[in-house]
Amino acid sequence: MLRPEHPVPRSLAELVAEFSLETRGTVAGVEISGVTLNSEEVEPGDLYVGVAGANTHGARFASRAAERGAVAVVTDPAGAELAAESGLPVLIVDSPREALGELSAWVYRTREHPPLLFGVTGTNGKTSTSYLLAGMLTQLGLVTGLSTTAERHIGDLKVVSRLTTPEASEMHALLARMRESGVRAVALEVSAQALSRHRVDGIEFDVVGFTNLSHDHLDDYADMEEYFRAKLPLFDPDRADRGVVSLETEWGRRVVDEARIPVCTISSRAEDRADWFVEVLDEQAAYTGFRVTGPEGRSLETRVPLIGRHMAWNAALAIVMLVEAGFDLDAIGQALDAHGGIDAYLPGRTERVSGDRGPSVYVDFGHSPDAFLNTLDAVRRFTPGQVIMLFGADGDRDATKRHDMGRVAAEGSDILVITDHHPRFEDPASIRRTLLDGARLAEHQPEIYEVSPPEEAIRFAVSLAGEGDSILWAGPGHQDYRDIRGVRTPYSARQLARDALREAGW
Ligand SMILES: CC(=O)N[C@H]1[C@@H](OP(=O)(O)OP(=O)(O)OC[C@H]2O[C@@H](n3ccc(=O)[nH]c3=O)[C@H](O)[C@@H]2O)O[C@H](CO)[C@@H](O)[C@@H]1O[C@H](C)C(=O)N[C@@H](C)C(=O)N[C@H](CCC(=O)O)C(=O)O
Ligand SMILES: Nc1ncnc2c1ncn2[C@@H]1O[C@H](COP(=O)(O)OP(=O)(O)OP(=O)(O)O)[C@@H](O)[C@H]1O
Repeated sequence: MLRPEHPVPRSLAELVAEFSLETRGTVAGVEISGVTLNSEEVEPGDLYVGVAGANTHGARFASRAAERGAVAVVTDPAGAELAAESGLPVLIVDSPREALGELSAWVYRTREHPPLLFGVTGTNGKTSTSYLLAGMLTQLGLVTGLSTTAERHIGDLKVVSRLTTPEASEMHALLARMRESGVRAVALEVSAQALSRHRVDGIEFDVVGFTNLSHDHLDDYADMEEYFRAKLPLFDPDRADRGVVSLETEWGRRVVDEARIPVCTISSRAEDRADWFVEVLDEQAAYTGFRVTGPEGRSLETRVPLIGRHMAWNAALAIVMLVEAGFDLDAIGQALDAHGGIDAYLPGRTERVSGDRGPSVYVDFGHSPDAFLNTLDAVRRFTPGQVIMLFGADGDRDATKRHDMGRVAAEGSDILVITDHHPRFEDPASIRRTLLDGARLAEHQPEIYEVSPPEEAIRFAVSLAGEGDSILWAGPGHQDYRDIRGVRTPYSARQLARDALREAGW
């Protein structure tokens, strides 16, 4: 976990007064320098927050937190009983998870001189839009910070992420560390789960963006309406000043109708009459050229170094977010022109891992039907030969999208190779069977194979491919492990694909 290197301790008694907390034990004279809700991440001087989780109550680990140097515990009334034996002072709140954001903001002083804060939400494109924002902010000369599913960046320092949006304590520690490093602008990816679980509490965004909404996460939310409602609070005045909403999916209109902050819109369809219009001008294997035109005909033409119209939409959304934050459109254009377009590297987002000879192989993080639709369309444009799609599905995650994943994959490919992804605690054969059943529902029937494990499947896919063909391996993206029965086995799809190509003589 990234934290400030030089925290300025704060008084526990002051915290108790600030938040009017009920206390047990002595708080006088105690100083706190950090906050965490994971006993294994406690550092000396930390406030340990014991939350009731789905598996256990964090307060059970208060003694362990004390051993590691925690100086006080925040928990709920039930947790207070459990934490008593730690001997630490205990501060009681009704819901520690709900209190975590504000407590962390106070301890890490993240409301004092905050950077320019951008938040991106939506089903697909959060990571991409956040990277593109961070890339452009850097091109505009600002030291930037980034927090996404793939990586977190503080200027040039990069670390791999675990959750899309970290817990609030980790988020505020990250923001404090960014401030130490002179970061002036930050792009944060905000998942629906993050909003539901209070992970971005205590953060006030300058500009938030909405990419799209489509079928995903229906293991966490009862239906699409509930999933939509989980995203909406980002468009409340206590969380953000202004918003930019893409009308890529019809849910965008709903965000506009229900947002409680000023929002402007962007669309690639002229008939939407959005405030901003994005046109794809030029699709090449190395980039997508586009123009974004706004009020009073002001426009900017540039390139994003990725394939796919959806990447132009993400980039245009990011540009409008910059304009809403106060950057001049012409100044953005000049900064981008100096580098021949947007300068950003997105790990595992339709990333081409093949060389100049042989089939093209793209590794992608797409794991929803809509993501498949867009990436398959992009890959098809650059494939004179056959499109081979290799994919699996997450175990212990939304199983209701599997049929559609199989169907969309079959519709868009010439050859389908169904394999495993993270089975977690599910039977991988049964996940493959559901994907296969979905694929069989497609109107267009490609050749379909089922190959397990993925190490074999990529070799098999490469053995079917020749010059002019493309392989789209969807699912693993940037990830460096596979979760098999709770164990994270090291695994890199990008490396496996490169190895398979080499073995095949490409
Ligand atoms: C469903 C969910 O979000 N669970 C998160 C939640 O777990 P939980 O409430 O079940 O916690 P628990 O296991 O009961 O433990 C209770 C408390 O005891 C603490 N504990 C537990 C054991 C111990 O030894 N020491 C200790 O301190 C835990 O840190 C926790 O604070 O709190 C944990 C601690 O922070 C998270 O790690 C865990 O995320 C899990 C790993 C997860 O997979 N979350 C996914 C669903 C998620 O959040 N995904 C979204 C969306 C991704 C996307 O955009 O596609 C994301 O933002 O990543
Ligand atoms: N605007 C978009 N519309 C539809 N699909 C997209 C869009 N942008 C990206 N995708 C697809 O979704 C996949 C995931 O993209 P990205 O990582 O940017 O999204 P995300 O919202 O961060 O996903 P996650 O929530 O899983 O982290 C991409 O690899 C691509 O296949």
